[in-house]
Amino acid sequence: MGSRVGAVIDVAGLQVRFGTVDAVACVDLQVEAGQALALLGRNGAGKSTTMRVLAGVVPPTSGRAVVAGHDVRTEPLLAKRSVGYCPDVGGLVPRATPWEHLQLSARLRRLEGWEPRARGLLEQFDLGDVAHRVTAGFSHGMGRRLSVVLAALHEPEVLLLDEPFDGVDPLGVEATFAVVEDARARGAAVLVSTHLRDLAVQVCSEVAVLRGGVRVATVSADHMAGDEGARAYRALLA
Ligand SMILES: Nc1ncnc2c1ncn2[C@@H]1O[C@H](COP(=O)(O)OP(=O)(O)OP(=O)(O)O)[C@@H](O)[C@H]1O
Repeated sequence: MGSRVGAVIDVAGLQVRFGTVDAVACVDLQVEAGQALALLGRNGAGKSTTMRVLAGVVPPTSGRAVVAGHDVRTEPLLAKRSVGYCPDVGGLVPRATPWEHLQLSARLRRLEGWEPRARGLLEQFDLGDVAHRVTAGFSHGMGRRLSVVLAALHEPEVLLLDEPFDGVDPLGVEATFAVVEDARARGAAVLVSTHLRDLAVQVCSEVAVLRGGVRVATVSADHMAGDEGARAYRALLA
C-alpha cells in the first residue's frame, strides 16, 4: 500500500528506539476516513509501541506519524485532541469510578452535554450498574470495556484500540464492534491491535502484519480470514 493523500492515520518510515532496542524499525501505515485497520504480529513485534506513538505517549525516533492532519511531533496537543486511545495496559485510576473517569476526560477535553452519550456507552458495555464503584475491584475484562468507553467518549477522528478484546466476554466484544462500526460510519479512522485474528478480520477492512518492528504486509481482511487466513498469517510470521 503506497502513501495515500488524505489518510487520517499516516505513518511512514516510523522508527522507535529504546536504548539499543529497536521497538519499531520501519513501519508504514495509512488508514483513511471510515476505514479500520488491524495490527497483527507476535509478542514484541512493535504493535503497542506504534499505537503509543500515535497516541502521543511515546515520541518517534524518526519517521512520520500524523493523525487527522497533525504531526505528533510538531503539533502534539492537536494530535492528542483528535485521538481516542485505549491503551493495552493501565490508564485507569484504581480509586476513581467509571463516572469519575468520564467526568475527568470530558473536563480535559472541554466537552459539553457529554453525559447522555456517557450513560449510553456505559449501558452498551454493561457498566451502568458499576458506574459509581471504584475500578480497583474491576475484573480485567471490565477494565478493558471501560477503557474502550473512555477512548470513544468524545467521538474522536482517530480511534486507537490496543488489545480491546483481551479477556472480554462475547457481549463486550459485540459492544466494541459497535463502537468501531459507529466510528467508521462517522468517518473516523480506526486502528485495532490484537492477537485475535478472527475478531480482527470481522471488524477491520485491512490487516497490517508487523514482524520484528517492521511492517511485512498489508492485506485485505478477507485474506486473513478462516483456515486459509490462518495459514497466510503463519507464513508471514515465520
Ligand atoms: N519502554 C521500553 N523500553 C525498552 N524496550 C521496550 C519498551 N517498550 C517496548 N520495548 C520493546 O520493544 C519491542 C516491541 O514492544 P511492543 O510492546 O511494541 O510489542 P507488541 O507487538 O505490542 O507486543 P505484545 O503483543 O506482546 O503486546 C519489544 O522488544 C519490547 O521489549
